[in-house]
Amino acid sequence: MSVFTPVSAAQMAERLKNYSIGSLVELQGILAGIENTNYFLTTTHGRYVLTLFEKLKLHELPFYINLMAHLAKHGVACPAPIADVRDTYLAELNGRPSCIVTCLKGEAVMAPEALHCAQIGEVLAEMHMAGQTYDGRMSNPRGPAWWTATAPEVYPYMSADAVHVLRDEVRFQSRHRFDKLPTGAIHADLFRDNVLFDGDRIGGVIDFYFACNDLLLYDVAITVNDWCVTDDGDIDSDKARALLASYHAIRPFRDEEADNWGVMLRAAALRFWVSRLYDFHKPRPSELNKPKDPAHFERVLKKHVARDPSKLWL
Ligand SMILES: Nc1ncnc2c1ncn2[C@@H]1O[C@H](COP(=O)(O)OP(=O)(O)OP(=O)(O)O)[C@@H](O)[C@H]1O
Ligand SMILES: N[C@@H](CCO)C(=O)O
Repeated sequence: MSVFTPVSAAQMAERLKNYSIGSLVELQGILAGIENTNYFLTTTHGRYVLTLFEKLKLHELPFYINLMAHLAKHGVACPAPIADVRDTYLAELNGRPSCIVTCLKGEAVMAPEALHCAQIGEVLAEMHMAGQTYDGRMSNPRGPAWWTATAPEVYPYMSADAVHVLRDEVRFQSRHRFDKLPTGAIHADLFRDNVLFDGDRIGGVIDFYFACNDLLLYDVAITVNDWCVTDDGDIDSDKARALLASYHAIRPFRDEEADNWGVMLRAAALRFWVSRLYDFHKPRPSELNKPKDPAHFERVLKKHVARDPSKLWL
C-alpha cells in the first residue's frame, strides 16, 4: 500500500555499493505511512530504513535530514541518516530523492500511560536542548500566517457555530506576541504515531518532515494535545503533569512560558484543527489517505478555551 515507488533487490544491491553498511540481505516494503515509500532494509551489517520521498524535492530535504543527523549525533533517540561514500545522505533512486537511516526498535503506543508521557517529555526536552546548536533554518509553514490565510478557505464548509469559534480563535491568537519565549528547532508533529516504544521503553522519534524553527513551548503544547488527550478532547492532567515534569527536569520552563501556556495549547489545537479541516474539505487529487477527523481538534480547542490553563501546568 505504501510502496508507491518500487525498488528491486538488484537496484538495492547496486545502491549499497555506495555505502559502508554491508551487502543486501532483504528489502521489505513497509505498509504503514502515507507520504513516502519506506522499506525495511536488512544488510549483512544490520537493519535500516530506506525512504523514497514522494513529495519533497531533493533541495527541500537537507534541513530535515541534517536535523536528524544532528540530533542523533547528540544521542537523541531518533533515526541516524547514513552517509554514502561521497559523504552525502541523499541520493536519487528511481526518480525520487532517497536516504537510508538506522532502524529503531518498537511500535507506536496509541493508548499511552503516564509512564510513556514522562518519556516523551524527556525526549522532547532533549531534542530541544540538542537542537540549540543546529544551524539549519526553516520557518514554520503551518504558523500564524498560514492559519490566518487558510481558515477563510474552509469557512464555507463549516457550521455557523464552528466558524464563529475558529474566527474568534484566529483573532485571539493574533493579539498575542511571543518575542520573549525561547525558540529553536522543533519537531512540530510529535504525535503518538511518530514515536516507537520497545515495550515500555522509548525506541525513538520518527517523521521529522514538519520540523522547523519556532517556539519550544509550542512544540510542548502540540505534544501534550496528542499524548495526554482523552476521547472527548479533554486533557488528562496526570499525564500532562508527567510529561511536563520530565521535560522541565531537562529544560526548566521560564516564567514567561508558564504565563503563555494556555495560549500555546490553544494555538497548537488551532493549527491541527485548520490543517485537518483543509485536508478534509480540500484534499489534493493525489491524496490517498483517509482524512483525519477535524472535529477532534475543535473539541480540544473548546476545552482549552473553557479551562484555567494552570490546571494543566506543573
Ligand atoms: N527509522 C525507523 N525505524 C523503524 N521504523 C520506522 C522508521 N522510519 C519509519 N518506520 C516505520 O515506517 C512507518 C511509516 O513511516 P512514516 O510514518 O515516517 O511514514 P511516512 O509515509 O513517511 O509519513 P506519514 O507518517 O506522514 O504517513 C512507521 O509507522 C514505522 O513503523
Ligand atoms: N499529526 C497530524 C497529521 C500529520 O501532520 C494530525 O494528526 O493531524
